[in-house]
Order: sequence, then C-alpha cells, then structure tokens
Amino acid sequence: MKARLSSEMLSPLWAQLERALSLIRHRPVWSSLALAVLIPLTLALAVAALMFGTAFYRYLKLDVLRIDPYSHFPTPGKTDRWRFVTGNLGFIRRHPPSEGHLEFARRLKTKVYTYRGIFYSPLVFIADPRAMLHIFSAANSYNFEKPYITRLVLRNFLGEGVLVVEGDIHKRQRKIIQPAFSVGAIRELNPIFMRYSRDLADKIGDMIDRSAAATPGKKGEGADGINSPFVAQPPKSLEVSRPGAPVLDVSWWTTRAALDIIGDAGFGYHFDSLKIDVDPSVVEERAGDVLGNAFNTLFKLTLSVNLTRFLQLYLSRYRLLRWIERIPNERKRMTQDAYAKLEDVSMQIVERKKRQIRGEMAAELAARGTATSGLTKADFDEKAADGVGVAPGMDLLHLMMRANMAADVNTKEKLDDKELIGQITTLLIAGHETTSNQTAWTLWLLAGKPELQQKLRDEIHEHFGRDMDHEIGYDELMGMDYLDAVCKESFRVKSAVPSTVRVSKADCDIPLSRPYPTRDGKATLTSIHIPKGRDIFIPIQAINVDTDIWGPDAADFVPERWINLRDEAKHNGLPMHLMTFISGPRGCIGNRFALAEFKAMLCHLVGRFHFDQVDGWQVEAKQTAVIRSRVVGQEDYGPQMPLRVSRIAPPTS
Ligand code: HEM
Repeated sequence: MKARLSSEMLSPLWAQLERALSLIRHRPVWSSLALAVLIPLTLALAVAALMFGTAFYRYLKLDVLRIDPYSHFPTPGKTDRWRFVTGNLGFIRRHPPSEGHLEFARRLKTKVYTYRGIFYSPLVFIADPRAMLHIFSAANSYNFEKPYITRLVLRNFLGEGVLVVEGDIHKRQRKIIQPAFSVGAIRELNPIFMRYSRDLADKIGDMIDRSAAATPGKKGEGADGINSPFVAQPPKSLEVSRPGAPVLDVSWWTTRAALDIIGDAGFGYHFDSLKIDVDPSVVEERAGDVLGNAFNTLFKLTLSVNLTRFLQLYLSRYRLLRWIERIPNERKRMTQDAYAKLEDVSMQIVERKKRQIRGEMAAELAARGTATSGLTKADFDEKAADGVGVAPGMDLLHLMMRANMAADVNTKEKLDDKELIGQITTLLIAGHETTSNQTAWTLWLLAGKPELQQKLRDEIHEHFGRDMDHEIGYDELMGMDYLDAVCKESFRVKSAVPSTVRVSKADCDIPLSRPYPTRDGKATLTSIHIPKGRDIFIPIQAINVDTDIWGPDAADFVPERWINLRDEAKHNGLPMHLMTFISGPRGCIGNRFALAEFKAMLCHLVGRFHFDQVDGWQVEAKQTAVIRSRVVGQEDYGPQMPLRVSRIAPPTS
C-alpha cells in the first residue's frame, strides 16, 4: 500500500522527467532549454512533493490518528491559511516577539503546549521554570543542543567560537574562557565602559547643541541645525525635531558605543565608530576597518534568505541531504571571501597578543625569581577570582589567551588558533547588539515614565555629581540600588534575546513544577516526554513576564519591584532571578560584562539628558536575533528607536 501510494504520487514527476529526457534525445536544438527549465522544474516538484508529503504525514500522526507523543498536548489548531507550509508561524510572526506564543498560552489556559512549525513540524512550548532549570542544568545542558541549522548559519561568521560548538568541545572552551568574565576581570574593564559612555553622551550633546544653534528656516547645509539632518536621522525624525530637542535614533548611537566597547574591552581593537562626524555630508566609510567591514558583509549575507537559501538550509537538517549546503555558488564564495578577511585580521590580533603575553609572563616570572617553567592555571584562576593582578587594560581575549598559555594546561585542553579566532567574532556578535538594543529599549521605557527617569537621574547625580564630573569605580556603580533595579527590570520586560531553541539529543522526560491540562482537558501532564530530535522553544521573555512569578502587573515596567522582591521570584533559581541570560553551562557568559556596560551607558545618558517619546509615534518590537525597535508606519526606515532628547534643566538655585 505504502509503495503504491508513493509510486502514484511520483508518477507525474516521472512523466515530466521522461518528457525532458526525450526532448534531449530527439530534439538536440531544444536540449539546452530542457536542461535549463524542465529538469530544475522536475526537481522542484519532487522537493515540494517530499515536503508536502512529510507535512501531511505529520498531520495524520498528530491530529488525526493521534499516535504521536505530542498528540495529547494542547495545541492552538489552525491559525495560518497555509497551515501545512507555515504551521502556526505566520500567526507568531504577525505578533510582537513572544506575544504570539503568550496569546496561545492564554487561549489554551496552559504554559505547556505544542504548535506547528515549517511543514507541520511539532514544536513544544514550555514556560515552566522547573523545566527550564532541568534543561539548562549542568547535568542536562549538553543533551539539549542548538538546532543544526542555527549552528550551520552561525558557523559562517563565528567559526569555532563558544556560541556554536557543542559537547566536549564546548566544555573545554568554556573552561578556558570563563575566568576572563569573572568579577575581578570585569571590574578592571570599568574605565573602558565609562570612557566610551562619556564619548557617546558627548556625541548626543553635540547634536542637541547644534540643533539649538539652528537658524529656523535655513535648510540643507549639513548638520548645522534643526533643518539639516544628523547622520542616521530619518527625514520623519528631522521633521518633528525642535531646536534644542532633536529627535534622534538612539539605538543607532548605542550600537556604535557598544561596538567600540566590545572591540576595545573584548580584544583590544579600535573600531572608532563613535568618532563619526554627526554631519551626514562628511560621513565616510572607514576603509581601514577591515574587521568591521568583513563582519558586516557576513552579517548581511547571513540575514538575506531567499527561497533557494531557505530550501538549502531546510533540507540540510536531513543527514542524507547535507551535501546540498556544500554546493558551490556565488553566496558561498562571497561568504568564504569575507570570512577569510575576518580570519586574517583576527589572526594578526591573536599573534600580537601571543607575543605580548610571552613577554608579560617572562617578566612576571623574573620578578618572582622562581625557577618554574611558566605560570600555572592557578595563577590565572586566583587572579581572576579576586581581580588582584589583572592589570588594567587586559581585554577579554588577552585573559583567555593567558589562561590558554598556562604551563600546566594539557595541550589537548588548549584552544587552537581557529578556536581563538572564533572567540573574537563570537564576542562581536554576542556582545554588541544585545547591550546596545537593551540600552535603547530602557531609554524608551524611561521616556514613557518621566518620574522614574527623574528618580534614576537623582541617584546618578548623587554619585557622579550634578555636572557628571566625577568618575566612579565598578563597585560604586554596582552599588547604586535604583540603577540596579532599573536595569534588571529592563532585562525582564524587554529581554534583548526573547527566545531560543534547543533540540533533544535523546528521548527524555522533563519534570514540571505543577501539572498542566492535556488536550482534551480530562487528564494532566506532570512531566513532558520529548522524543529524540524534537525542537523545544525556550520562551525567555514569556517566563520573565509570568504572572505566577512576578504578580498581576508582570507585564509592566516597575523597577520598584526589585527593592522588595516577591518570594516566587526570589526563589526561582535563575541567575539574577531572570531567564534573560538562561542558566547553566550554556548560559550567557557575558552577563556581568553586559550589566556593567549597560549601567555605565545609562548613567552617562540619563545623567545628562532628558528623553521623551515622540507624540503619536508607536514603537514596536521586531524580532531578529535580538529584539530591535521600529516605528509603525515608518517600516521602510528599518530598525530605529527615535526619542526626543534635550539637556536636563539647569539647577534652580
Ligand atoms: C543584554 C545583554 C545580553 C543578553 C540579553 C544576552 C543573552 C544571552 C543568551 C540568552 C545566551 C544564550 C543563547 C543560546 O544559547 O541560545 C547568551 C549566550 C552568550 N552570550 Fe550573551 N547576552 C548579552 C550580552 C552579552 C555580552 C556583552 C557578551 C560578551 C561580552 C555575551 C557573550 C555571550 C556568549 C559568549 C554566549 C555563548 C555562551 C555559551 O554558549 O557558552 N553576551 N547570551
């Protein structure tokens, strides 16, 4: 029956193929046309038949015969016209990040359900903290990997970095790089965070002052005022700008600051992206920035996914079809070229650091007067833990490489050059748009609540002075209570990475904190059985706004909740009580770095300027790898976070 069904399904395809071949045999003039049109058409039909066949088979198993392990889970049913192609993903995409999933949870009255992805593939949604802690625990983390396609795409520009690798390779890499992110090491980076945050504020101040000095009515002579644009200022923002209170895309500027910070604090590279002139007529591409340019090319190539690329990626999830990804084409050639450039500059950075570190180690050993052959791992662990001896200016890569060069680290444990290069691009991608977008969203949240903005500003002035003329150290920055509450509340309500996905490496059972209803409502689910190879959606943002943990106002931005945390939040077992950075061995290694950098930027911006939302403009979240912002009706301008920025009022006395 099975054989007859499939031959019946395939017969039109064979007929087409035979026609194509006979054209080639009998009419040589047409043979090239046949090759160019009919054979690809036949193959496309074959692929389509395979996919629709798979989708229909899944539908039968899940919803008709109900013989799939997920059949008894609640499910939202049909929400998309092309349900066998996009499952429920169209509905999810039409909503802001996490909102589509939360809407399903509300409709189904549960935090555990399944929905359908591409070609009806079943995904499970689990917004249960106990399940999350189980998945991300040290014991289980490596049984839940990133999906193959995600790793394939990321590998294009992250090479063998810690974000991409899995299993024992990840364990080995993480062990070497972890000490570079210790409190002691981050403390030493504080001057870098502060310096670039001050530069960022100076740039914004410069634009406000130029707009204040504007001659109303004088148009189009460079950024000399209100009638001329500043760099990266869309025309609509220019139209609503006022003298002394221009509307600026703050995310564009925080992204530049974060890029400069990660370049300098991450691996000692100076992007100098904040040095750009605010006058668009003098904007120049920095020809010398090979690393930045190559990275941008790779980023754009990776993000532009047309139908062919989508099919290539989708089919690569099947082991037998992985060769498809290796077929040479123009995109592949461009990707390889850009990566070669990136690799070349990164290798120069690595080589330079190796020479520096050898010199440093020799000097340290000479100063100790010991006869040992080198510094040991304990030397680095000890230093990283208390910060003693982590010399100022030692960037993350420098610390990673020092630990990697310790005399007593087994050669097999060490990171090779390719892996070190992978860490550079990983730092760039993981540590740049995340913090910059988080900062931009926080300014927007504060702009919507001026009284909270002022409360934060008062605390900032207590520490930095009314004119922001004091420098403060890491410990003082971390000790600012209201700032801490604002940052954590922002991480909670606008998590820069709102979700991620994992795949089970083997059949497993995931425990739940409480029972949830089954599909027919007649029984309950007390744990979840996940078959090998199934995708699990990790709802970071949804757990962060769970009313059971955070109370009925969970969706609102209320920094005060951190001053007196609810017991349910206090004991949820997550780092900082949040899902934002997930947890365990695959949790965000840069969370301390992110927090310190974010706080420094916020202090310098809120301490010097007042931020307002633009009347009548609706800012919406759009999910890419991180959540970005755009304005409804101004989608053509792409991601932006326009806010009206003015200098704070001078003291009254
Ligand atoms: C607001 C800021 C940030 C947020 C919300 C954030 C969030 C996350 C999340 C959710 C993951 C796990 C992703 C997954 O496995 O699917 C992650 C991983 C990672 N993050 Fe962050 N991150 C932030 C900033 C940073 C910064 C500043 C750095 C570096 C300086 C960094 C470095 C990394 C690295 C290296 C990983 C991979 C860790 C591993 O797989 O072992 N992140 N981050």
